[in-house]
Amino acid sequence: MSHSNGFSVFEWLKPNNQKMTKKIRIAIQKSGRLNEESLQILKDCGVSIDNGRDQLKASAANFPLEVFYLRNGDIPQYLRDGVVDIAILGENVLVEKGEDISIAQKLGFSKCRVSLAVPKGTKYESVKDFEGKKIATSYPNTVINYLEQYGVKADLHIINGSVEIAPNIGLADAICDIVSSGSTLFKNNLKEVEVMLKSEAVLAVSSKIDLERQEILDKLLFRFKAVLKGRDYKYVLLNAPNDRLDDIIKMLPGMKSPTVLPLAEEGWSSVHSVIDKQAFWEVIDNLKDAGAQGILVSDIEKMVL
Ligand SMILES: Nc1ncnc2c1ncn2[C@@H]1O[C@H](COP(=O)(O)OP(=O)(O)OP(=O)(O)O)[C@@H](O)[C@H]1O
Ligand SMILES: O=P(O)(O)OC[C@H]1O[C@H](OP(=O)(O)OP(=O)(O)O)[C@H](O)[C@@H]1O
Ligand SMILES: [Mg+2]
Repeated sequence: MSHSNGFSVFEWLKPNNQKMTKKIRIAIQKSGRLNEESLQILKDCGVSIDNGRDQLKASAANFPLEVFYLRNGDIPQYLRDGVVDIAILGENVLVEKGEDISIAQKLGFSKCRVSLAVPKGTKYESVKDFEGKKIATSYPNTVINYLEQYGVKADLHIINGSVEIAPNIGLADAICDIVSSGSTLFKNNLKEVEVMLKSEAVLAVSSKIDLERQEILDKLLFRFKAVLKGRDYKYVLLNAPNDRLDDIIKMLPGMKSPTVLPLAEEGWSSVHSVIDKQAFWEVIDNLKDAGAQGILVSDIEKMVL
C-alpha cells in the first residue's frame, strides 16, 4: 500500500498529515435508472456520501472519494479526458461511445439488452432485411458496427428518446433501443428481432488514473467484490438429525465446508453454510426432504473469500 516515495494513501486519515490529500473521482448518473443503485452500492461498500440532491459534486465523509453527478451518456468523455478516474455507467454506453475504456468490475444491476426491433406484422428473416432500411436509434455506432459485420448498410435516424414510437408515426422502418421486460416494444406493436448486445451497470476506469488513485481504486474494488459476492449468496442455518448429516452436508458445499456444531438435544446438529441464490429454493426443498428442520435464512452483507 505504499509508494516508492514512502507514504501510504491512507495516511490521509492521520491528523496533521500534510502529504496525502488525493481523492478518487467517481462519476455516477445524476438522475435516471442508475443513480439510486450506484449510491446504494457505494453505501454498501461503507462509503457514505452527503448527498445534496442538487449538487453536481459531493465528497465521501469516510473514504478518499469525490462523486461527480453526470449524464450517463457524457461519462465516457469525462473518463477519456481524465476529469474523473472511475465511473458507474451502463455497459451499453461504453459500447456506443467508449470502446477504448476499460471495465474494472461488472456490477450486476440495470441488466438490459440493446436490440433491433421491427413492426409486428413485418416479415423478418435475417439481418440482411435491414439493408437500405431506416432505423431510428440513440445508439448509431452500435447499430453501424453490428450491421457492418453482416455487410449491411442502413439509413440511421438518430433520436434521443421515445425511439419506439418512430415506426408508428412513419419516421422509420425499424428501431434499435434498450429492451428489458419488452413491455415498451409490446405497447408499440414492435417485435425484437436481433439482440446486438447484453448490458449491465459496470465500474469503468480512466486510462489516465494516477498511481495514488489506483491504490484507492484497489481498496474500493476489494469492497465492491465483497459486496457483490454477498449479493449472490444467502446464509443458511438449520438443524439436522445426525443420521442424515452426510446427505445434508453434500447439499451445502459452503465456502470451504459447512460448520457443524452439536445441539443441546442429543442426536441433532446445527449446520451453518451459504447457498447460491440461483439454486436457493431447490436446495431448501432438498434440505427439507433430507430431514433438515428450523431452517433460517438471511442476506449476506459482505463476503470475503
Ligand atoms: N429498461 C431498462 N431496464 C434496465 N436497464 C436499463 C433500462 N433502460 C436503461 N437501462 C440502463 O440504464 C442506463 C441509464 O438509463 P437512463 O434511461 O436512466 O439514462 P439515459 O437516458 O440512458 O442517460 P442520461 O443520464 O445520459 O440521460 C442505460 O444506459 C442502460 O444501461
Ligand atoms: O423493455 P422495457 O422494460 O419496456 O424497457 C425498455 C425501455 O426502457 C428505457 O426507457 P426509459 O424508461 O429509461 O425511458 P427514457 O426513454 O426516457 O430513457 C428504454 O429506452 C426503453 O424504452
Ligand atoms: Mg432511458
